[in-house]
Amino acid sequence: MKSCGSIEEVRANIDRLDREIVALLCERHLYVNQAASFKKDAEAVKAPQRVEQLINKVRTTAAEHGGDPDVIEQIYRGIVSTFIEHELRLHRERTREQTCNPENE
Ligand SMILES: C=C(O[C@@H]1C=C(C(=O)O)C=C[C@H]1O)C(=O)O
Repeated sequence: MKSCGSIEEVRANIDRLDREIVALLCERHLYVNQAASFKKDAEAVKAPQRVEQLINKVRTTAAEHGGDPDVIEQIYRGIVSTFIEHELRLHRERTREQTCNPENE
């Protein structure tokens, strides 16, 4: 990280990083969607053990980068709970499609 001489320079760097972060979040979302197709029920989607494992990993990664593990944990809890909410909605829609489709009878 370089030291900036103006707010414009700071914002240009934040904007540059946001483009990378959003691209990575979009790629992450595609994998989360794939995970959903391997899950049978809402409990599997919530996967609390996996979430805690993942939080521990990102806390360690934050510390390795000289970051604040508490801040990164808070950000990640938001990301993961948003994805879980989205996945649960997809799961409910899929279950509804299966139970309402006469071809499944
Ligand atoms: C990707 C998995 O589960 C998903 C992981 C999520 C995440 O990391 O954002 C969100 C929803 C979970 O259902 C998994 O169990 O490996």
